[in-house]
Formats: sequence, structure tokens, C-alpha cells
Amino acid sequence: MVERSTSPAVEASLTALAVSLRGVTKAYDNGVMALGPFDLAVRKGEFISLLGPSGCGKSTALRIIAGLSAPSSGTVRVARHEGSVQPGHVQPGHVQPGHGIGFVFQEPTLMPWTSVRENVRLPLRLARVPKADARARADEALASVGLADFADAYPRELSGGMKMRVSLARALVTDPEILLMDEPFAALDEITRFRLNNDLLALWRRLRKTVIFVTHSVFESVYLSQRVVVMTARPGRIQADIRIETVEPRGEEFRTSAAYSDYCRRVSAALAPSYSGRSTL
Ligand SMILES: Nc1ncnc2c1ncn2[C@@H]1O[C@H](COP(=O)(O)OP(=O)(O)OP(=O)(O)O)[C@@H](O)[C@H]1O
Repeated sequence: MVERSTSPAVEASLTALAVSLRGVTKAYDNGVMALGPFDLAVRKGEFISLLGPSGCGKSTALRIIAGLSAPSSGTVRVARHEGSVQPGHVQPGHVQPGHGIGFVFQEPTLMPWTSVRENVRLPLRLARVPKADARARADEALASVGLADFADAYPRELSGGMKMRVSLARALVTDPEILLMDEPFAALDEITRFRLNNDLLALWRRLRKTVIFVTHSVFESVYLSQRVVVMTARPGRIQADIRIETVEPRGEEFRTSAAYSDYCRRVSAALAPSYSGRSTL
């Protein structure tokens, strides 16, 4: 955060934030202005989606939050790690995935030569967690995504949805505060996707992680999140921030409800300026 306040009320509200971006921009070396200025505040335990047209900077925003990429300007605050950035400088107090952050990519990116358990154990190996403890935690993470019986299998033996579950288990195995998900279900068939949507919601209800979920799907964003943040075309800024209020826990009855279609309509309308104008492709 830029300004610090001594007011206890303000301090309390700041500590409830998991992620805060203020005036964040990103210009790549090739001159592409990918993001911003972009402001985003995500509360601890919140599930939000970032939705926007292709190339608007969604992945860039996630990578900046993860500490995988430095912003060109602005302030990034992630849970208890705080850093102010100047153009061209890598942020101090940079948070690497695995330290409070789990990252799930669109591709499961599993090591094909080793077992599912070893894939999930990888972040713990890198963190030098003792083997027996790491093994127990990997098995626990696998159980949490419904793959307890597949610890000894190899990635090639699994379906696309199962591989994605392994990827999710690997992100959860370090028990991160924040889960960043970059179009994780985009390559899956619709039935598998719906199932994973439900399982992810059940996990979120149980674990109460902060989730920032990037998707191209209006329907998926509304189904999953408490808040849909709609971004403009590149350079991505906030076009709309729509709170999804419904009866919890959500299930199939929400997906087929009038309230769900209304929210989808609202989110689509917020997205429309980025595809109904002149093409920037
Ligand atoms: N490393 C890079 N160097 C140069 N330009 C980049 C780099 N990474 C991304 N870009 C450009 O920055 C813009 C934003 O990319 P980004 O991947 O963040 O968008 P996105 O919204 O996630 O896109 P998509 O929805 O298609 O995945 C794009 O125009 C992209 O080509």
C-alpha cells in the first residue's frame, strides 16, 4: 500500500487484504504496454475472477502478483509481504510461488518421468521438507483433490481432468494463503470442467484460500466467484467489478437459475465494449 495510516480501523482493514495492487503498469521490453494502470484489492479468503479479452494482461497481472514478473510502476502488496516498486526495479520483498502463493497454469506441466506423488511433492523438495513429511503432505493434497488412489500412477495414465487435479494438488501442497489460477480448465471438455468447478468450490469452502482465477468464460466466472473483475482491452484496466451474491453453497441449481443468467448478462454487458469496438488485434 502506498499510504500507511495509524488509524486502527484502517490498519485492520489493510490486514484483511490478501492482495493489493495500486497503479500497477507493465510495459514489456518490446514496447507492448500490457497492463494498467491497474488497481485491485482482494480480501483474504475471497474468490475473484479476472475476466477480459485475449491479450488484455490477465496473465501479466497474475505473474506480477506471484512475483514472477516485476511491474514497471505501481505498488504491489501480497499478504504480509510488502514492496514498493520503481520503474525498472525488481520489487523488494518479492514473493515467490511456494511461499504463500500457489500457481496453477492452463497446462498441468507435470514431469512425465515420475509418479503423481513425486510431482506433487516437488515444491516441498525444493523447500527441503524432510522426505517422510513431504510424502505425507503430498498424499494429503492428492486426497483433497480426489486422487488418493493415484499417487503411484504416472501422468500418462491420467485423463486431462485428473492431470489438472494433480496440478492443483501440487499448488496446494505448500498450504499457500493465495491460489492463483490461470485459465486452469480452459482445455477441458465441458462436463469435466463443470465437475472441476464444483470440486474447486468445495475445496475453497473447506480451505478458505484466497483465489484469483483467470478465465475467458463469463459463465465460469459467475459460477465460481464472489466477485468478477472485468478488464478492458490492452492495456488492461478495470472495466467493472461485479459482486455475485447468491445462496451458498453454490451447486447445479445456481447454474440453471434466473439469478445466474442475470449475472451472466451483466458481466457480458460489461465485457461488450472490449469486443464490440474497433479490433485491436
Ligand atoms: N514476455 C512478454 N514480452 C512481450 N510481450 C508480452 C510478454 N508477455 C505477454 N506479452 C504481451 O502482453 C499482452 C498481455 O499478455 P497477457 O498474456 O498478460 O494477456 P492475457 O489477457 O492473459 O491473454 P490471453 O487471455 O490470451 O491469455 C499481450 O499483447 C502479449 O502479447
